[in-house]
Amino acid sequence: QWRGIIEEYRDRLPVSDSTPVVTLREGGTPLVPAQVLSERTGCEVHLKVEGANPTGSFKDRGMTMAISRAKEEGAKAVICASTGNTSASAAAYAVRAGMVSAVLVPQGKIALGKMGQALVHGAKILQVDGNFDDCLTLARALSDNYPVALVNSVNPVRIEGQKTAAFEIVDMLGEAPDIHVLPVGNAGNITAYWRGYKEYAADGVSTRTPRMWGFQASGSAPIVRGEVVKDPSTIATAIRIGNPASWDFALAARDESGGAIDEVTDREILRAYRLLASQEGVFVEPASAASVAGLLKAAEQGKVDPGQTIVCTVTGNGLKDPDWAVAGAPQPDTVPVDAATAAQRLGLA
Ligand SMILES: Cc1ncc(COP(=O)(O)O)c(/C=C/C(=O)C(=O)O)c1O
Repeated sequence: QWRGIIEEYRDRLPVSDSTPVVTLREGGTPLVPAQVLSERTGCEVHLKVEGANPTGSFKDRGMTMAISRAKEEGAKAVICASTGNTSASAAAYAVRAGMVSAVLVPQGKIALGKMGQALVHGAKILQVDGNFDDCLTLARALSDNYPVALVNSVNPVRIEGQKTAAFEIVDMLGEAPDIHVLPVGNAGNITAYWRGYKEYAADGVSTRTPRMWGFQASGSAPIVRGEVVKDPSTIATAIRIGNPASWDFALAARDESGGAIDEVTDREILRAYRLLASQEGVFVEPASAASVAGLLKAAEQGKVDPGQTIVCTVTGNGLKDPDWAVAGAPQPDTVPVDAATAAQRLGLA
């Protein structure tokens, strides 16, 4: 039985025997061979399906760490700014810890599933008249001046928890991949993966580290532009972030790994989103598809040499944002309770 990432990687995490372990048995997520992407690229492509975590995104890896440590430090309340998945995760783990959670979300820019999660777990939700970056500024001000622990990825224990995804990939493949691809928003996750891969290589568990390829949405690509994006805009609301908190760490991951941080358009994201669901059988939320969109773009640019091992992290479950699944599909048929009619409509007759 998978015990959750703190117990599974205890000796590589900042916990002690006196740290209470607040867990929903996160981690241990599927590494799914991507048949269509492997054929298209001539590589061995795997998908790290983080939507299989307890609250449906990779955020649970960091949240089990942040909430456990907050409980150890006697916190009674936690706060976070979020585009949705961090708040969903914080709300669920706060319930496990018997804590109150407060979440600040950008008004009108949070996917329905994520809002539902925060509400049903009983979080106090404030919609902020601003974007995610404004929410983070406000959350930091509140945690600096009031007795509430900040659990955003500016909290280093979040990064520590999230690095375990890299450990799982090496443990499962027996080696680090040649390339690791993932979406980049606040840039905590690219920072975490790079830290995990470096740690395993330093300890000889793997013989190499991958090149880190991060992808931002074109309308929200501050790291690609080299400047803050004041009004980020993308349908991938999870990565609609104009001033990443871990900007410098993301640059370090890119440069130290010999990787790249590039952009993909909303159109490219939706194309990858639909390919994943209709050809690989993996349903992810739009922002998660930015990694696969980036891999396809790099392959079209001739940047992908065949024969490599490539892992794409798909960060969140498609159920978080079902509107996009419905938007792209034809209206479903309605038939009478009559087999002949149904067979004819299904093209069986
Ligand atoms: C599905 C999904 N995919 C990718 C990202 C980007 O990861 P980072 O680059 O580590 O920020 C997020 C981030 C979400 C939040 O930042 C939040 O929930 O506040 C996400 O939910």
